[in-house]
Amino acid sequence: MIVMEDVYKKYSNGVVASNGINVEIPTGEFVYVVGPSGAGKSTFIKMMYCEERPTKGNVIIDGVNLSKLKKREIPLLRRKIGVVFQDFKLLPKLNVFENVAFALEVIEESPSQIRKKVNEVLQLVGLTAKARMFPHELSGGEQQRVSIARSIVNMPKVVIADEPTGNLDPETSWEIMNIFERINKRGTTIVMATHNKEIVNTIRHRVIAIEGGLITKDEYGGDYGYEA
Ligand SMILES: Nc1ncnc2c1ncn2[C@@H]1O[C@H](COP(=O)(O)OP(=O)(O)OP(=O)(O)O)[C@@H](O)[C@H]1O
Repeated sequence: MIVMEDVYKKYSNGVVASNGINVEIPTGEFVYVVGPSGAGKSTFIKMMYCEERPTKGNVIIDGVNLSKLKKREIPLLRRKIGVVFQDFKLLPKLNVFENVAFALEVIEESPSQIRKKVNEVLQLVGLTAKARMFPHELSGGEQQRVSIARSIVNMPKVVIADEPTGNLDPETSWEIMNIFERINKRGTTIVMATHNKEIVNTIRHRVIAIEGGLITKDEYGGDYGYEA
């Protein structure tokens, strides 16, 4: 469960990106976060993985109040939350297997466990055959699949995705969405910021619309709701 209570975020330049947000996202839910550019979507989700801290209010994930988390406790939180970005953020000198394994090596898993878990997630995203290839040898869609595999290899309860299809063509975007659907069906909560109207209007889930740092709509099976 993700809970936000009266969350207010003012950046140091004076911009108020969250202006009193209250929301509850139960475990296992799939939520789209939509809204115009600059509305505060990224800020909203960055506060869920402690990339940004609220100026006021509480962000609580699985009973842990992130607003009270010490800096040194953040890595532990990140293991419970997978994050997927628009620009993939893969390590260019590591191959596919190593990029995914990296998240496990830092927590000192045994080599045999690492092999087992990495191979499992690479299979889930359909990249078993490309495990030894490097990011620059892959298409955008394949790179995004690697980054999704990396985000779930720790078996997080929550996966947060900031415009994961933003750099992909429509067909590849649908393939990536199918993978997120599969992950969600395994019980993982998905929170996804997106500008992709067609996806939001076709694969129906809860839609939270943000505008001017406020939630302006929150509907199950809602549509995108405005012209992108
Ligand atoms: N690090 C920062 N410092 C100062 N202002 C910021 C920072 N990050 C975001 N902002 C401002 O906060 C507001 C909300 O930004 P945010 O990135 O959350 O919007 P968004 O809805 O994700 O936009 P987009 O769809 O374009 O990605 C914007 O006015 C932005 O300029």
